[in-house]
Amino acid sequence: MVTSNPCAMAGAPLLSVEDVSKSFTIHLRGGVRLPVVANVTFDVASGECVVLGGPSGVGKSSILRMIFGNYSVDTGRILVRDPATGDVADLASGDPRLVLRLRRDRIGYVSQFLRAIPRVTALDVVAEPLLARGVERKLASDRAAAMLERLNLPSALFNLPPATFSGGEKQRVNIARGFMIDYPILLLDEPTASLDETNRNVVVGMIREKLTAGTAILGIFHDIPVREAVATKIIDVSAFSTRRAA
Ligand SMILES: Nc1ncnc2c1ncn2[C@@H]1O[C@H](COP(=O)(O)OP(=O)(O)OP(=O)(O)O)[C@@H](O)[C@H]1O
Repeated sequence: MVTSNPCAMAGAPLLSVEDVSKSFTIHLRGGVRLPVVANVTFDVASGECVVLGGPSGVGKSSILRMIFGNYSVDTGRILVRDPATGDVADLASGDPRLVLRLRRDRIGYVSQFLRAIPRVTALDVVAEPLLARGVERKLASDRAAAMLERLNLPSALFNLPPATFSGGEKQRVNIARGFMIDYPILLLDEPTASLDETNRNVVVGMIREKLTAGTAILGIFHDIPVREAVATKIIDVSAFSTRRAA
C-alpha cells in the first residue's frame, strides 16, 4: 500500500466484483473444461488503484476481460455504479446492449496490445474516442497530438498507421487512446510492459492524474516500480485460483 499517492480519498465503490467464477471450455479438445477462478470478490472505489497480482496464468487478465465484457462470467455479479446517480448495473448479466452502453459511458480498457486498423493513422486512432462523442475534428486531433507528444511519440509517426511501429510505440498509441476519455472506471492490462523508464514515468504521472480526478482504476502491473508508485491495494489472484485448490 502506498500512502503518499492520491488514492487516499477513496469513497463508495464504483466497481464491485461479487463471487465471480470462470472456467473455459475447449471445444477443439472434446469440450474439456478448464476452471480458472472462483469466488472472486473485491471492490474498487473512486480514486483507488487496485492491482491484480499473482503468478503467470493465475487468471489476472481473464478477470479484467470479464469486467470489460470480453469474457462471459459463469457465476457471480459485476456491479458498475453510476457516479452521478448511484444506479447500479450488473455487467455479468450478459446483456450485450448493457455491455456496449457501459463501455461507452463508464469503463475504459487499455489492453496489452494495440489492435491496429489498416490505413488508420496513429492520430486518428487516438482521436477516435473523442470523435465518437461528437468532439469537433480539429479539437480532437489537437488533443490527440498533445497526448502523443506527452508520451514522446515522434511527430513524424503521427500521420502513419501504427501497424509497423515498434512494440513500445504501439503501446504508447494504445495508452494515449485509452486515456483520452475520463471514464469513471479504467482497466489497465500491463500498460507499461514495453516502455522505457522515461515513458513509464510519464504513464505513472497520467495514472496519478486520473486517480486525483476520482477514476477507479483496476490494473495489472508486472513492473514493480510502477506498481509501487500507483497501487493502493494489491489483490493476490492466487486466493481465487481453482487450480491451486484442486
Ligand atoms: N480464451 C481462452 N480460452 C482458453 N483458456 C484461456 C483463455 N483465456 C485464458 N485462458 C487460460 O486461463 C488461464 C488464466 O489466463 P490469464 O491470461 O487470465 O492469466 P494471467 O494471470 O493474466 O497470466 P499472465 O500473467 O501470464 O498474463 C490460463 O491458463 C490461460 O491459458
